[in-house]
This record gives sequence, C-alpha cells and structure tokens, in this order.
Amino acid sequence: MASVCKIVTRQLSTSVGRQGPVKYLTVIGSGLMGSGIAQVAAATGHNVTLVDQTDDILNKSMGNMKKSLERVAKKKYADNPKDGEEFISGVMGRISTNTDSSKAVEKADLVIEAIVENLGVKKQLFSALDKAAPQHTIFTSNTSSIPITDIAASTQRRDRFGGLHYFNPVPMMKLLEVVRTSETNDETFNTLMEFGKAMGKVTVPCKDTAGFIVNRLLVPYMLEAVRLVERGDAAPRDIDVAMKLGAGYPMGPFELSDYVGLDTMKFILDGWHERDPDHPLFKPSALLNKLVGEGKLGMKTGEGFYKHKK
Ligand SMILES: C[C@H](O)CC(=O)SCCNC(=O)CCNC(=O)[C@H](O)C(C)(C)COP(=O)(O)OP(=O)(O)OC[C@H]1O[C@@H](n2cnc3c(N)ncnc32)[C@H](O)[C@@H]1OP(=O)(O)O
Ligand SMILES: NC(=O)c1ccc[n+]([C@@H]2O[C@H](COP(=O)([O-])OP(=O)(O)OC[C@H]3O[C@@H](n4cnc5c(N)ncnc54)[C@H](O)[C@@H]3O)[C@@H](O)[C@H]2O)c1
Repeated sequence: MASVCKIVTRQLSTSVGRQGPVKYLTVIGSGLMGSGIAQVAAATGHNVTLVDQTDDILNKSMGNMKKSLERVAKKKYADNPKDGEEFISGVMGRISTNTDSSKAVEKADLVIEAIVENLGVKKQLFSALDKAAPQHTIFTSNTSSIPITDIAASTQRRDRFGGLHYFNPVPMMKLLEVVRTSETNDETFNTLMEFGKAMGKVTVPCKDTAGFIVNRLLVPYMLEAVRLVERGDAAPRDIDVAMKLGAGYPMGPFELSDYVGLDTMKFILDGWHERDPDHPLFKPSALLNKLVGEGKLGMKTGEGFYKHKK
C-alpha cells in the first residue's frame, strides 16, 4: 500500500517535458472526459489538439479547463499565485482547437477518442480518421463499455489500436486502464503504457472484455442501487449515506451516477444488455430510462437523481 502511494505521489509530480514518444496528441470530443484528458496531457508537456463539433462547444470546454486549472493552481502554487498564473497560461497555450477531425490528426502521434458512447458514430469517425492520419499514428478510444475490437474493425490499423480508459474527473483520478485487443501489437501497447505514465497516471493493463476492470464491477453495483430504489427498499439519499459511511466510498452510487451522467450509464447498460440479454445484472432499468427520457442526465443538465446548481 505504502509503495503504491509513493509511486502515485511521484507520478503526480510529473513535470512538463517528459512526454516520451507521444509528442502530438489529438483528443476528439471535448465534453466531460475529452476536456479532462486534454488538460492533463497539456499539463504534462504534450501538444494537444482538441476537436469537437462546433467552436461554441470548444470555447465552453476551454473555459471549463481553465476553471479546473485554477483549482489545481490554487493549491499547487498557494504561496506564489504569479507562478500559478504562468502554469495556467502555459498549459492553455499547449492546447489548440479544431472542428475538422481529419485535419486535426494530420500530425498526430496518438489519437484519443472521447465522443458519444455509440458504436456506429465511433466507427464512422475512425473510418474517416484512418484515411487522414499518418501510418504511425496510434488510435485509441476512451469508451466505457464498447469492445475496442469492434471499434478498431472500422480501420486498417487494428494492430495500432487500443483502449485508454480514463476516470472522471480526469485531473483527480489516478487510474488509467490500458486496453489491449488480440490484435494490438507490442509496440503500440508499450507506447500506450508509457504515455499513461508520462501523463502521471497509474496504468493497469486490461483485456478487451465488457467494462474492462473498473466498470465491470462499478456499473452493476450502481445499477443494483437503482433497483433497490425501484423496489421501494430504500431511498437514494439513504443509500448514498450508507455506502459513504458504511463502505468508505467518496460518493454514493446516486451522487456518482449524476456525476458520470445518466445518459452514459444508459448507453453502457443498453450495450451490455444487447450483447448479453439473459444476464440479470444487465437488465434495463425503468427508472434510469424515465430520467434519461425526461432529459434529466445528472450534473450536466442540472438534474438527475438529485437537483444540482448549474
Ligand atoms: C463510467 C466511466 O467509464 C468510468 C468512471 O469515470 S466511473 C467514475 C469514477 N470516479 C469516481 O468514482 C469519483 C468519486 N469521487 C471522488 O473521488 C471525489 O468525490 C472527487 C475527487 C470527485 C471530489 O472530491 P470531494 O472531496 O468529494 O469534493 P471537492 O471538495 O469538490 O473536491 C476536492 C478537491 O478535488 C479537486 N477537484 C475536484 N474536481 C476537480 C476537477 N474537475 N479539476 C480539478 N480539481 C478538482 C479540487 O482540488 C478540490 O479542492 P477545491 O475545493 O479546493 O477546489
Ligand atoms: N462520463 C464519464 O464518467 C466517463 C468516464 C470514462 C469514459 N467515458 C466515455 O468517454 C466518452 C465521452 O463521454 P463524456 O462523458 O465525456 O461525454 P460528453 O457528452 O460530456 O462529451 C462528448 C463530446 O463529444 C462531442 N462529439 C460527439 N460526436 C462527435 C464527433 N463526431 N466529432 C467530434 N466531437 C463529437 C460532443 O459534442 C460532446 O462535446 C464516452 O465514450 C464515455 O462512455 C465517460
């Protein structure tokens, strides 16, 4: 335990200039996850191009990253706010934006995709990127639940394709799951492990199985909490208190669901149910479907299981 903590502390202190073999990174999707990934990659010395569908979305993401960096700088440079300001402008200066994903990968060593959790949309994107990116470019997806093999099938570079699964909020969560398919070659896998470490993350290798490690355990647990409520056995607030105080979790399952996004939860569950319809843990949830149908997606829309200040 102590040695893990030491590794984590050392990795979190990663300073600019240790970017390893990945110099130019393109992150596609600038939402909750993409903006966090871009921010941490830039903070560890990588040149990042961040892509989304419109300039409005990208401007909003740049604003969110600045706010997050201000939180980091407030603590890291508590005694020297001027250095904190320089840190923020240095990180923001390493991020450029683009609405044309094909143009944005022309120079990339690595692409991380963090768009909507939908296989068809991801395949369409990667099929176009495959034609635009140089031969050496490694492609990855931050998918929560879709097999990497299925996404990689849309390209001619299945040996240079893997999964990089980050956790929300990316600036705070130390883990990175590095997913290897049966076709990912050694060089790609080693580069991804090295890149994760250069970003200050603790990397764990994962096979391309449903939910990898964390989500295979975490998502069924969160859905079992929803089923407790559906059966009328307990209230969300009581379950959250119980799991925080009784199991030591930093957030209860309903707080975490609102934080992750109920749409993402539903995408994960629906995908697993489609692939394994008889599995009792993957059954659809009427309550989750109702909330998503009403546009109550959690913190991002101001309401999910709870109401939130926007
Ligand atoms: C579904 C997917 O595929 C996989 C997933 O991602 S599953 C989700 C995994 N994530 C989790 O399980 C998160 C569980 N929650 C936690 O670990 C903690 O609640 C938390 C780190 C998010 C927040 O910590 P907490 O103490 O509860 O709240 P809060 O006081 O707001 O934050 C503590 C400090 O964290 C930092 N912080 C939190 N969010 C941050 C962000 N986005 N950027 C920068 N700093 C942040 C800040 O420094 C903050 O201090 P500040 O108040 O001085 O700014
Ligand atoms: N939310 C989480 O906690 C979490 C954690 C780990 C992994 N993930 C995965 O990361 C991915 C993104 O999740 P998120 O929560 O950041 O979603 P989000 O809805 O916050 O962001 C997705 C972004 O992608 C953009 N986008 C959609 N299609 C696009 C396209 N074709 N080209 C460019 N941009 C496009 C959208 O405009 C949006 O800004 C999903 O695959 C999700 O499963 C989510």
